[in-house]
Amino acid sequence: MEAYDKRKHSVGGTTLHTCHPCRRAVPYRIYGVIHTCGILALMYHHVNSLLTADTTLITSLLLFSDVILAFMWATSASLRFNPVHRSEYPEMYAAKPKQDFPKLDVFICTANPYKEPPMMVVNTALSAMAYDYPSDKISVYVSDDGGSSLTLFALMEAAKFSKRWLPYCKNNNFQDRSPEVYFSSKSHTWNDEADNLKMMYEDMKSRVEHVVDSGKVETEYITCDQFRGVFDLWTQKFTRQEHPTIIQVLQNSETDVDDSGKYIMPNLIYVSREKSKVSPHHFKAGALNTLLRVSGVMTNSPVILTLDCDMYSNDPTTPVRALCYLNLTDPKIKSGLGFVQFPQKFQGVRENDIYACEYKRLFDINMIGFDGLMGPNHVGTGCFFNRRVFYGPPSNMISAQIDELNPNRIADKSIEAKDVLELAHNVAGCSYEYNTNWGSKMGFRYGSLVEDYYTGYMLHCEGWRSVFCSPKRAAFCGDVPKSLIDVVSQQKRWAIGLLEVSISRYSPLTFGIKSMGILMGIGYCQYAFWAFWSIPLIVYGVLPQLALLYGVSVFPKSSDPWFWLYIFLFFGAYAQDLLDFVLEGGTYGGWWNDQRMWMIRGFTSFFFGSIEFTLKTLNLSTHGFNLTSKANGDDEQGKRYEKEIFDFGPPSSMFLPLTAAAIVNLFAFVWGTYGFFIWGERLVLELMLASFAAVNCLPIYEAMMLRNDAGKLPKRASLSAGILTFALIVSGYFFLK
Ligand SMILES: O=c1ccn([C@@H]2O[C@H](COP(=O)(O)OP(=O)(O)O[C@H]3O[C@H](CO)[C@@H](O)[C@H](O)[C@H]3O)[C@@H](O)[C@H]2O)c(=O)[nH]1
Ligand SMILES: [Mn+2]
Repeated sequence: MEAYDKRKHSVGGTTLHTCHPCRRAVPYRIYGVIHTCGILALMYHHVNSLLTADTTLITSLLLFSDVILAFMWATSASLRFNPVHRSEYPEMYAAKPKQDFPKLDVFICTANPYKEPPMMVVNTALSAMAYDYPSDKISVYVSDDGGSSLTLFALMEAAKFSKRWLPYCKNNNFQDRSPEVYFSSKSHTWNDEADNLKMMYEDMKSRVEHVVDSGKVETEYITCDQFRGVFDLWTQKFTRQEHPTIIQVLQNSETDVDDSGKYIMPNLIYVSREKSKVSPHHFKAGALNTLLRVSGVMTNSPVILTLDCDMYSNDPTTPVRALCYLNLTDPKIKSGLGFVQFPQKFQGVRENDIYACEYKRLFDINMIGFDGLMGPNHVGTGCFFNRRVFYGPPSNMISAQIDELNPNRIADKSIEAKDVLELAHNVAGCSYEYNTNWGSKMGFRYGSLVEDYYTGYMLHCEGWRSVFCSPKRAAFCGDVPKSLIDVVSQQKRWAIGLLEVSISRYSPLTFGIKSMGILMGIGYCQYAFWAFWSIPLIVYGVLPQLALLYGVSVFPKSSDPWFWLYIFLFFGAYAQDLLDFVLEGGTYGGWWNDQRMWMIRGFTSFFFGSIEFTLKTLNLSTHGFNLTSKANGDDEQGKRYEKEIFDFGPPSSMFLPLTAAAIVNLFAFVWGTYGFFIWGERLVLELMLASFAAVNCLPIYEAMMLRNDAGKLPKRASLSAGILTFALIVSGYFFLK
């Protein structure tokens, strides 16, 4: 598998981007061979003790855990095989005549005005409308799965504000084009115009927030007469689960100009697809497919940018940067490049990032690894697509049922033409997809709660390639959850969604390897089998500790040569993880917290995700897409996050196994340290493991015993954990003694 373009790519003599393999690849490959030998030796050791010793249950558990650990290590090794970095030269592309720029459709998804404040959607929309890009070529489509008049109202206000905001951005040429960010940054210029605009912005914000607080759009708040009628669609019968399609053109580039009459304004279109309780709506994937069709009918731009409503654009040159790769007039690219993925970056993450929500491995480290193979996986937002990818493999296009949805068609009618709007309503209807390829062979794929991962994966399997674009200045910035319960709930959803892919006939382990080759296939397995981490984490988090409490050894003692194999594998794997992290710009503190969150996930997200997935498979329960809250928590919670104190938030059973394991480790550590003087070197590995876990658990002990704020672990939770601990220790007696 060859990296997409080894070094340089030129179009008509200008270099638009370059690609540099990372130097660490060679030492990594050499180490990979050594580590593999170590793993094989360990497997031999296990099998050997399985045949000779009488501790079958314990050895099998350890063997099973080590097989999973070894497999996961192999998946990371495939992504360390050929990491690459890229640079692109947007100024070269920008020098082209403007009429050569392709049209761009921007999709923004939102689903709930209370969890995703409409002002956030407004800022994201404005930041994309203000791109350094010909305005008449940009169309911003907002999909509102909440079907909320509040969101529509906010966007209506945004359209009005944009007529002042866009010219201001272009005349002053600054980078922060989300007004919220611009006006709250200290570096912006103060002059009359800025003051005026700021007042206008604050005024809009307070109106929108008032409307959101009151829960309805009062008529006196509607200032644009032309849009008065649309709010009548919110009748008594209208609910978020059951309502007709609403498509409202809020700004039209053919007719709308800014207040001075000098600048053309981009299109801004509000779309709330039809919903009905009897048709599945497939969450975000369904929303995106609706946007694909609605935009296909209206503008049909060849390039599509997808954004979550919290991901505002942080750099106005981003589209041009993406086009340095996605140059659709270049036949070489036309044939194979499906999408250009930017990393997710987040605002307000503290330096040591206690919840590891920067997801460095997910958004940086693994991305460059994939990029040296067929390209990065899709992460749901900040991604520029070639519209064609949604219509089957590169060499074999699937035609849409109607000609208007053909990806190569030039849309030349007005977006407000009667027949265009009629058709747009039609394709947004909830029965439109019945008996079609949408969701299976066309568009975003259905069937997984991580539609982004699944869709990107299926595109790679079809033979599309992708490129990772990670400029120094973050292209997009979004929100991360800032309390532990929000973090683990979000990752539980991901764990379930990933299991839906791994335990299906499209599993990367079988279908993936067959379609994309071994390296890409097992690279994708790292995520697909994410929830499987919980097995080794739970076994290693509890079993040796219980053994320690009963003075039984499960690992080789320190005079045994096998002892050193354990030491080598543990430190080797950890050191490599640390190196990955630091080489991609992470801090040591950040890494420490990242590995702690990995352990926490094992006892929370992965564990509960597997249970929920199993229940769902057995038809005993259903699960939906629980939105990650993006509304700011209360002040106290914010302060705890600032001070890097773990916030366990409202009581949740998700923390029960975690807390119990923390207690077991504390007991094992105390008892083991005491026993060290009695048993000597016999239980050194067990004691090392328990100490390591106990150090990682410090914030949990603190939350249980030392704290008094609202984010601590409540007494009742600690008590239940205590009971569970007792049960664990008692049951340990039966299989250890
Ligand atoms: O029925 C739904 C549910 C969600 N969304 C939108 O999907 C986006 C992502 O939802 P969020 O709650 O922010 O999920 P996260 O876990 O933070 O998002 C990550 O994981 C998702 C898959 O689980 C991906 O879709 C996202 O792009 C990725 O950032 C948001 O813009 C939502 O408005 C919808 O449009 N319709
Ligand atoms: Mn999100």
